Amino acid sequence: MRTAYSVETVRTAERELMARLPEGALMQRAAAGLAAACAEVLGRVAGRVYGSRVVLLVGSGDNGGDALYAGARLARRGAGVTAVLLTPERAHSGGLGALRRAGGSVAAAGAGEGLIERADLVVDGIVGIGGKGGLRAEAVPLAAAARRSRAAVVAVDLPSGVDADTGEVRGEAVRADLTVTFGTHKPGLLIDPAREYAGSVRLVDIGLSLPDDAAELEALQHADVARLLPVPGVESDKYRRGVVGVAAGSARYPGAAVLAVSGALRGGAGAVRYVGPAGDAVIARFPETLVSDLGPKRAGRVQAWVVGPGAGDDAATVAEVLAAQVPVLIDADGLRLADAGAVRARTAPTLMTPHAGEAAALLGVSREEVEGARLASVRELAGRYGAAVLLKGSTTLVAGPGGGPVRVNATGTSWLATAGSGDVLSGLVGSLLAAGLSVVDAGSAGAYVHGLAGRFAAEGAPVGAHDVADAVPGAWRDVRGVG
Ligand SMILES: NC(=O)C1=CN([C@@H]2O[C@H](COP(=O)(O)OP(=O)(O)OC[C@H]3O[C@@H](n4cnc5c(N)ncnc54)[C@H](OP(=O)(O)O)[C@@H]3O)[C@@H](O)[C@H]2O)[C@@H](O)CC1
Ligand SMILES: Nc1ncnc2c1ncn2[C@@H]1O[C@H](COP(=O)(O)OP(=O)(O)O)[C@@H](O)[C@H]1O
Ligand SMILES: [K+]
Repeated sequence: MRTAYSVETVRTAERELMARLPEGALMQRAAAGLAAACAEVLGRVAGRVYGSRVVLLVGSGDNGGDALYAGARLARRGAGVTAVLLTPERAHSGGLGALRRAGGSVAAAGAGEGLIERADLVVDGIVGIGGKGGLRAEAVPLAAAARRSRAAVVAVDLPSGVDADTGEVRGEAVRADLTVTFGTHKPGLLIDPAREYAGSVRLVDIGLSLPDDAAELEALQHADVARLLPVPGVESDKYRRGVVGVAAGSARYPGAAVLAVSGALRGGAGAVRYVGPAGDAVIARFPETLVSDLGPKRAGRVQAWVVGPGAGDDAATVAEVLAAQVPVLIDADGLRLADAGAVRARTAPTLMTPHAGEAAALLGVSREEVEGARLASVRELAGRYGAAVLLKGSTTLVAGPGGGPVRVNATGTSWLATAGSGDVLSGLVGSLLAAGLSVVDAGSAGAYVHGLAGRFAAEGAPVGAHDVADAVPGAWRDVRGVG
């Protein structure tokens, strides 16, 4: 499991560790890791460290100190290192001394942009976890020059200008190719839009110990998902594996039913029961489906329901499903049709799976506001509805009903932005619920497998949602390390 911690928790752990270490030891650990990463990058972009051109962008805090000490290490290896100081009178004095002693130099005011244009590597030490708001005016032209330049950009701890705790980007921020972060991931490195500014992320261990129960974010990895995915045992039968009910589709959108069932059949439940007006289309494509036209209440036993994909205006079916005493996943039209009071009153678990537009409608804000503040939005929705919420998109977030760490998934690909791929996800996750996973586990493991299936299906080319469903077994095998 990869975890991310808030700035406040990092600061507390940092204080405890610093009290036990000689002064400056933590910064030296950070700088050593940073310099090693920079040397690797220089090896790729300039062929070697010796003789390469490195520009340090140095702010007034310890983030700039890290950059200066790392610059000193690179200068000792023969790189030409120049520091551009944003507030010269407040630059880290120890770091500045080390850089000078190693043969590095400080640029004259105003020379920064020209230096960046000719650099092989720009090290962004403008601001780290002490930052508030977007970049300040004096740093904006430097960030813009770094973006224009052919130089590689390595961010120190965080790309300057992004919010460490939320992943929000207000105003300008540095765009990095690589971010070298210290002690732990910060939430902003894992959530868009900030994640996109970070490039690839390397974690440097500086000895911080962080409490397991205080993580803000958790990102499942292959091994975590492998442990969660249900696997039938010798004693299993289709009912013990769980039956998932899918109440989806309408005369206008029969395809949504077919796609939700396609996901459900690949999600680990032993059987899929379908109720709704698209039974013929479902059976034609998936003859193994148990089709009923009696409505959810009389369709037979299920261990979890999926309701809403392509449901049109069928509010009665949504209400009937919400009255069931089993886990319910509400997606698409179901989110609009569900009575908020009925959702809150449920005693069995509920998982809502909006995309940003649907989340915005539920919250009464714009889509852009949700996309800009994904973490706050998913938490707000989970709190309002007393339900788990899976917010879809480039980084999918899953918040539980009672707070706790939010799960983040980044296995997806933008090729998944294709009509119906969300229907496949709802069926897949519903099936995991029927197999007995909790709402947060089902949502996050389902998003992980679905994202991977999207990658496998697309391999760099456009795909339809049915291709994603077809790729789910391959993703599942990949996660379990079989086949
Ligand atoms: N945690 C750890 O374990 C370790 C942490 N380490 C390192 O320390 C870093 C944290 O250092 P930090 O606390 O000195 O804060 P930092 O990020 O340099 O920024 C503060 C300065 O920036 C300024 N400023 C603020 N907002 C701004 C903006 N939007 N745009 C521009 N400037 C802005 C602000 O100015 P002021 O508001 O005071 O005028 C203030 O002077 C951390 O990220 C990591 O790199 C490692 O060395 C070792 C282990
Ligand atoms: N840019 C993106 N990067 C990664 N995944 C994405 C991106 N855009 C959408 N997705 C994923 O594709 C799926 C789309 O779901 P949704 O918006 O509900 O589509 P539909 O309603 O057409 O089925 C979700 O799983 C979402 O997380
Ligand atoms: K930075």
